[in-house]
Amino acid sequence: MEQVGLVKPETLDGLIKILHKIFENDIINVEEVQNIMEAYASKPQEWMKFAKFDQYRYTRNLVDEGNGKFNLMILCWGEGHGSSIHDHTDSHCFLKLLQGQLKETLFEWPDRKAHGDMVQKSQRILKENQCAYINDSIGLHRVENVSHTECAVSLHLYSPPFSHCQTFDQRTGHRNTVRMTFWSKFGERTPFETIVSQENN
Ligand SMILES: N[C@@H](CS(=O)O)C(=O)O
Ligand SMILES: [Fe+2]
Repeated sequence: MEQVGLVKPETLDGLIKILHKIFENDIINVEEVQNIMEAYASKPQEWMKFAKFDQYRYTRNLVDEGNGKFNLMILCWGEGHGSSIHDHTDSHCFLKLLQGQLKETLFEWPDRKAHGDMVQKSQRILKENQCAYINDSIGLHRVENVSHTECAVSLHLYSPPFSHCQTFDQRTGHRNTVRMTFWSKFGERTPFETIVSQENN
């Protein structure tokens, strides 16, 4: 497949421009997107305006709507913050570390009839500038900032965009559908009225 993006993005804006170009095509080369996102060397001054933290849980901050093809967002993880175990609603999920580290634990999909502990497949530490990838055929994951002293910031690309996902109880495998909300959009705090629930974190 032809790759538009073998150039190294020099800035976050440059990366976004390249992503727009790549996603004009309906067929996505996962490795190409992963390589491009990894090639961007994180510079805090470029993403600082999107990085808004909450004391209690990780926040999701919308950066770009990708012409309807993808959502690009910055997630801010305080010390000890983590997600539930969840799926990605049949979308591609790219996750790049902009600052700090995150632990990703991969799980198998639970059998709808089984009731025991969920099966853990693997675990890894994602380091600054690394870009991970997951989709529902790979499995489910939990992402955590296990540090007690450092916060973490990550850049996520979801394609196609989605607003709901399923969360899973590690002990029973039981699932719930939850709505995912934005703490801010384009650098502006989301008005309080529109926040109904934020249950994945
Ligand atoms: N997929 C999660 C974040 S993750 O790092 O698992 C979300 O979009 O909130
Ligand atoms: Fe996720």
